[in-house]
Amino acid sequence: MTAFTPLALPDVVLATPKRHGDARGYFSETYVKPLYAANGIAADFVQDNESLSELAGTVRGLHMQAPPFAQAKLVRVLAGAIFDVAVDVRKGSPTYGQWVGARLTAEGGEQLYVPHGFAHGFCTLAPATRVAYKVDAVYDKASERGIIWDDPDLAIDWTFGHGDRILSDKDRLLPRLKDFDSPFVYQA
Ligand SMILES: Cc1cn([C@H]2C[C@H](O)[C@@H](COP(=O)(O)OP(=O)(O)O[C@H]3O[C@@H](C)C(=O)[C@@H](O)[C@H]3O)O2)c(=O)[nH]c1=O
Repeated sequence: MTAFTPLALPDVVLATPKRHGDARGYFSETYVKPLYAANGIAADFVQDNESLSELAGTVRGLHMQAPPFAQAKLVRVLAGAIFDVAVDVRKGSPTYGQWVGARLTAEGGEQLYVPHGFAHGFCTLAPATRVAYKVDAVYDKASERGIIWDDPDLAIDWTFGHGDRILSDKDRLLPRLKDFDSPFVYQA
């Protein structure tokens, strides 16, 4: 059975599927719609994504898509490890601007659920890290939004040393939260 752990920000969930080990290796159910829906992960996933980051210390994020292409994400690691982060960017939310992070590893099979209204990003903790995630809306370039990964107002503890990070040119130019007009509004 998968273990579901609510994290410090409401609606962000850590899921850890059981692995049935035997002499060959293991078998694991990595997503079961009714089970996940009953445990706070009720998204209707429509696209699967995968990325490879060659170097440890690669940061991707903080990303989101604006409505009507807002994406909830279920993130896991196929090789290597990441520190995965979700930031609440829902205007009027009691936890607006707060972040939560979890270490996701290929070894442990942990998954992070990032709901609508949260920016998402990760830092790789090992070389050749492959990340896979399900999303509940298709990619729409015009809807892409982002916040700079090292915004001092967010003060995310990325956990991976203090050296230089590898980022895309696009991600280097993202705005700070204070200059970001969030397309999301909190609904209690
Ligand atoms: C996200 C995405 C990108 N692309 C293309 C656009 C571009 O040419 C290339 C690389 O895109 P990016 O630089 O945006 O890739 P990346 O920086 O890995 O973007 C991802 O970051 C993580 C943190 C997320 O949360 C994802 O939703 C996504 O935003 O892939 C697609 O074709 N479909 C997609 O769904």
